[in-house]
Amino acid sequence: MIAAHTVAQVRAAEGRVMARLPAGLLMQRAAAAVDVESARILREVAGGVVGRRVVVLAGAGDNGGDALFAAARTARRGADVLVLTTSGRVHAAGAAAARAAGARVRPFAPEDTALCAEADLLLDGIAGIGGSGGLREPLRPLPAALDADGGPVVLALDLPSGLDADAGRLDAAVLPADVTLTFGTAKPCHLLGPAARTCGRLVVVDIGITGELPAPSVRRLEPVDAARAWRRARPEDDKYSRGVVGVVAGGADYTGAAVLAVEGAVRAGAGMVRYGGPAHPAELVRHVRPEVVVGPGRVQAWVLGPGVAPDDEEQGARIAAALASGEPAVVDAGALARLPEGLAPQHVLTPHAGELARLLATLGRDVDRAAVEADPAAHAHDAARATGATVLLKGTVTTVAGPGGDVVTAASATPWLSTAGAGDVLAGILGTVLAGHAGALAADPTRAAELAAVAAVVHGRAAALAAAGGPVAARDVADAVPAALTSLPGW
Ligand SMILES: NC(=O)C1=CN([C@@H]2O[C@H](COP(=O)(O)OP(=O)(O)OC[C@H]3O[C@@H](n4cnc5c(N)ncnc54)[C@H](OP(=O)(O)O)[C@@H]3O)[C@@H](O)[C@H]2O)[C@H](O)CC1
Ligand SMILES: [K+]
Repeated sequence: MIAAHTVAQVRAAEGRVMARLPAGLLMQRAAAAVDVESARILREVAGGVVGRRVVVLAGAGDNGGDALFAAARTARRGADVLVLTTSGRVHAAGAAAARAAGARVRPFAPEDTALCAEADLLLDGIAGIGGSGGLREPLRPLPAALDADGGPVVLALDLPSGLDADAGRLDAAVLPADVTLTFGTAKPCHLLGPAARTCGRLVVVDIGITGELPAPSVRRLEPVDAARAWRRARPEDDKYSRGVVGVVAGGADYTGAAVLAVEGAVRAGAGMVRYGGPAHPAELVRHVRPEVVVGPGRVQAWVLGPGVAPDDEEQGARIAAALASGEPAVVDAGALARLPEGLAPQHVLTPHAGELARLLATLGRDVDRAAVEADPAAHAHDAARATGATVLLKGTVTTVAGPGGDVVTAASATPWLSTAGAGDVLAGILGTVLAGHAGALAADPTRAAELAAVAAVVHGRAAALAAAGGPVAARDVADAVPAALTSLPGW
């Protein structure tokens, strides 16, 4: 798991640690890590450090201070270091150290854009957690100038300048990084879409504040976490203790969604799957999966809504009864259009951006799909708070928001996964995960957020296996779930 903390959480932790340590020590730890990574990158892309061209952009605050002390260390290794200050204000001790080590230090001028583009390595120390409002002039044209092939490796200090550390929004000019070294803990911008896309490879540097940090605001679940959380079959298990998943999906018009949701649940290892729906597609489901039981009975978690038409009263009644039972449920597609009052965290809504925009509109918000895509976490959160349910928003980064404020993300393994039916398979996998953890969810329904992200990680991994770098069909994703599970590190 990668944990991210807000600026306020970081500053509070940093304050407590700094009070016990000599002044400037945390900055030296940050600068040392930047120097080590810089040297590694220079060896990799330029074959060495001595004489290699390093341009350092140093802003007004301590992010600039980190950059200046790193510049001093890298200059002492023999690199050709030019520091361009991007504000009238500069960290005085850092600038003195850089000069003493042989780096040139002068203000950035618009024509320096070309020098930046020709460097082997560009350090971005313009702004960190104190930054706001995007890149300022005269730096705004810089990202476009660096975009060409053969430009420098961009190493962001703490975060790509221009991002708001606490948010996933990307609505202002940002200097995208190839590598981001972040200090103490990740920040929400590193994990939340679309901002996360500008961070490149993320490295969290331990500067000694971890012990003072509270529970993270945002977490990214990794494959190893999914392995740990997945409920394994035990020798004493029977099909009921493994978890029974009730699937209410499909209808006369959308038979495939029923099959795919059932496939997802079966392949993820449900003890038993019960299907609720009309005779057609029930026969089809039974034909594809003879192990499925058709008709009512006890279940531990529901999958509700894939392929259910808005005017399907028969399926609508099944969905309403399932939600009223209070059992954990995946609320997808057709079920999202008929949400009752009184949802709770064990109800996991699984919209894509367009569905979430429609849902928020019914709650009186003035949002469209583009607004949701521009800030997925904020909108998922808004919907979770307003409905009381957990919200899993599908996208390149899957964002899960609990009504209590926790956010868990899962990075998608392949963009090929945005294909028809893939969401039905995810709903089925998640149903099995919820059913397998029904006991834990009864004790603490807020666990649903993490479990939803577990399902997203496995779904993404199954897609990557099935696709093998190319296109993938939804049914193949379901078929690849067992292999995806056994391939998880730590399985
Ligand atoms: N957290 C830790 O434990 C440690 C953090 N370190 C580093 O310190 C920065 C945070 O430093 P801080 O001085 O608080 O803030 P910044 O450097 O991020 O920003 C300072 C000033 O920069 C100006 N600013 C704001 N936004 C922008 C922008 N978009 N473009 C350019 N400049 C911007 C603003 O000043 P103005 O007077 O110009 O308005 C800010 O006040 C943290 O990120 C780490 O890198 C420590 O070194 C290690 C411990
Ligand atoms: K930065």
